Amino acid sequence: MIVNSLKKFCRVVLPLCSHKSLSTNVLIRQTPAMETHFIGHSRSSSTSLTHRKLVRNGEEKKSVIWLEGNIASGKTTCLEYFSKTSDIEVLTEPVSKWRNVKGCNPLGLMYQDPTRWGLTLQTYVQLTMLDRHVSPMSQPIRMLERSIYSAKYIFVENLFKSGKMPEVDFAVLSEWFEWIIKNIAIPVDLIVYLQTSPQTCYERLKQRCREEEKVIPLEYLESIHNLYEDWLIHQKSFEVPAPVLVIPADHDLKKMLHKYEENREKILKVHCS
Ligand SMILES: Nc1ncnc2c1ncn2[C@@H]1O[C@H](COP(=O)(O)OP(=O)(O)O)[C@@H](O)[C@H]1O
Ligand SMILES: Cc1cn([C@H]2C[C@H](O)[C@@H](COP(=O)(O)O)O2)c(=O)[nH]c1=O
Repeated sequence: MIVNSLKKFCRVVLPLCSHKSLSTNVLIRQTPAMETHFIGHSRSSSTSLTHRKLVRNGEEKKSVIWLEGNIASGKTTCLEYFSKTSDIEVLTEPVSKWRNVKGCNPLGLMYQDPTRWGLTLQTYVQLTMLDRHVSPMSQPIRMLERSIYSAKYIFVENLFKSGKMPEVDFAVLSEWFEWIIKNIAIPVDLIVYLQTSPQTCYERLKQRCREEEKVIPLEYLESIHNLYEDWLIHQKSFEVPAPVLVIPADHDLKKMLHKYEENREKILKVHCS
């Protein structure tokens, strides 16, 4: 099924999106009162957001928002909040697949022995995230938990940089990833980054108590955090394919729900831009 939808996508959408240049023309707008800020591309640049929309013969414009953040930063909780809004479809990460593929648990195996199983997990993450990206949209706005980009730029990178992924595994994954982003349009109009301290995530992770993640130390969350900051805040590691809206997310649940409401317009206005 994944292969079929990929083939269909290549046939139908690729010809519409053959020009794909992503500059990093950075624009920073601060709104201190709301603590959130944008880090994004200038809309006057040749990569205006509409270029990445899948527009075809008068079909309705659709918008895609990626929700990014550390492990247990509150992404699922945020998506649950927005899922109650009409016109929005929410796609959470396919973690249940990563925990069970034909009775095997690549996520659990990776945490037990990252050097042996990192490639296995990350290959499957890459496939299942790609499937999410190319699946047909049922609503005008899609909010997607993470992306094939963060899987590569954050998690694969972390395994490699920490010496837990052999060079050959990293090279194979990297070639796959480069091929995918060169040949398949991965739409995105806005990246929302839930910015947390690693300590906050550590506490929430322990509270959530996912079996496979019991072995995660604070240092692991610190590494993931640093990679996210370099990518989305300092924008010095990898290509950032859309403007970034940063939402500080260390606050308690009540305040976070309030913040999501405050940011609703900023998040959803990508649809009208
Ligand atoms: N603002 C918050 N304050 C305290 N706990 C939270 C908050 N947001 C989420 N949680 C809890 O933290 C854990 C991780 O949240 P979750 O939304 O699953 O994060 P993610 O999807 O980013 O991994 C869950 O147990 C959730 O109920
Ligand atoms: C994308 C991605 C995720 N993981 C791991 C990290 C966490 O243990 C889970 C995802 O849970 P979260 O609460 O939604 O952050 O999957 C990974 O190891 N590799 C990846 O590419």
